[in-house]
Amino acid sequence: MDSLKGLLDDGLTIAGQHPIATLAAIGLSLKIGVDVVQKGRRGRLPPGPPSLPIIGNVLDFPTGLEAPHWAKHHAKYGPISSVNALGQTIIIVNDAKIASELLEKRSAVYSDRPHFVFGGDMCGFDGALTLLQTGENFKTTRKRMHGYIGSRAAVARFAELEEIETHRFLLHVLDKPDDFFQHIRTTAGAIILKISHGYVIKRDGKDAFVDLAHQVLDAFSVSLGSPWAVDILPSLKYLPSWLPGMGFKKLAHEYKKLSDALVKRPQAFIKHEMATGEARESFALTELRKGVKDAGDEHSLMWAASSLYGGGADTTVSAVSTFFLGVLLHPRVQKRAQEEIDSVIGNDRLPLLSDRPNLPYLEAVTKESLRWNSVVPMGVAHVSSKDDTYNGYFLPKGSIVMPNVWHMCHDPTVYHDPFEFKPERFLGTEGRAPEPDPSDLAFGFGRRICPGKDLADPSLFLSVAMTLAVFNINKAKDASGTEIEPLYEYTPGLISHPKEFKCSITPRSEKAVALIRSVEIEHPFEPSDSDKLANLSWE
Ligand code: HEM
Repeated sequence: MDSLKGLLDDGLTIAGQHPIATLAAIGLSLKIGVDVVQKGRRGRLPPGPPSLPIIGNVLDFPTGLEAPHWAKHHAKYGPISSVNALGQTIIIVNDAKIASELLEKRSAVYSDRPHFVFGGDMCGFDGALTLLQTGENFKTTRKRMHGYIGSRAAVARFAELEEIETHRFLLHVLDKPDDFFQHIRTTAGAIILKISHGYVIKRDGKDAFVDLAHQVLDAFSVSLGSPWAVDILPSLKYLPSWLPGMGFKKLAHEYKKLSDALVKRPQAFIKHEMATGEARESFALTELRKGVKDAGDEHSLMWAASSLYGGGADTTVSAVSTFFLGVLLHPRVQKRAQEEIDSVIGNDRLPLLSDRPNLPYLEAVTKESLRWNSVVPMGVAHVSSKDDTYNGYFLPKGSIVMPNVWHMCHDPTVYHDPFEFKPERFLGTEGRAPEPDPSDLAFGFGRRICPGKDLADPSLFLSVAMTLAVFNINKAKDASGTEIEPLYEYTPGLISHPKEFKCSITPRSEKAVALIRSVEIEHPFEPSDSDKLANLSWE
């Protein structure tokens, strides 16, 4: 693992740009030595590779894709294994049943998160729900989100917003097909910012909040993607900045400005909108109207709203991109899906969410897009808050538990031909029973399960159904007319994306073009809120 090696080599600053998802999200809150010393006394840890004194298994960590690396433990050590990094026990779970036993059935024990000195305390990301440790703030934040987006009934009121924004996505693709990755991101941003803060993004040129969120996600990934020396020796943060090796303090200062902006700029926006009577319905507005106890409570609430944006901005984007790659590489899937649309919906209108029960093959394509590549391949690390035992193994308090969702979704004993994009697997054909719904794994587990699940799932379905209703997706051709073979490669890190690939996206017919363009008349773009931000003071 590059950055931990870097840590050992050069001490104080580890510009760990390499987002090691294994530690990522996860991030290690390292405690030197303790578990290694105590393991013998307290019981047998799950099996794993032999470890070196002090550094443990640091040298066994992957430098590339994390999930396939940890999946090898399944064959070598069984479905639950363990490693340690500088004394921190890390449990790797390569089996869906065990993940459910520990992270769901025993979620009272396995729902905490690691503590990050650099990314959390110093850079200010400790307010993000993904990093919140269990306690009152965590409970209140989850409860607030649950009330607003935590069930199918609650999110039903966003169906129209998701349908309109996905229709607008088609328009963007029609006008600039080569920029489809960008359009996927814009669409996710438009939906989530409207829901979280009632904010309308700018379509022509850069939007201030979308841009800010990208900068923040980068900073988040650098500050949490790999451990920093100060995570191991927290007292380093008290040394004066002028000492050599204190560069991390300057970086933390810059990132703190970004994390502040992520929370305070939208807060200033919504306060302004409330004062002028223009505030749109949103999560932040609804919760502010219910009343906050004090400034601290308001700050937590604004973090909750920004966590929605942070959690929703990149994840759905990955799943929709995987769908494009899946059908590009499997033309027969595209053909069969289009036949279903043509026979059930016809070509006078676009499929809507209400059509979902009548479109079983498209439903299966949606599931397969979540399974074929896992958006969050190693899940987000859970931390245990008590000593525990499982199947004769001792799992010490403070263990980091990493569910290898990617492996569970490619387990050949559960999913036949797991590397094929085969939606039929969910329909129970060829004499087989339908295979399990991957959303039970893809959105995480127990008390930490993704709070945006019920928003993301219909969004993905609409992207699948509306895109295939009006477009053909084919391999792009180079200047000599030869087809360009798309890459089937994914990025490492907490959130895994297909590496950008080219494809040719063309409307299926003139009628399809008219259908796409109808959104310009039926739902013309609203004026953006972006320009209002320039005059708002927030610092
Ligand atoms: C395809 C889309 C998505 C996938 C695959 C996904 C997956 C996940 C996963 C695996 C986790 C970690 C769960 C755990 O720790 O066990 C998570 C957490 C989270 N997700 Fe999502 N997510 C998606 C979309 C969204 C959306 C649209 C939102 C916002 C509306 C969102 C907001 C969050 C937040 C705030 C957390 C942190 C929860 C906590 O730590 O308690 N996600 N997501």
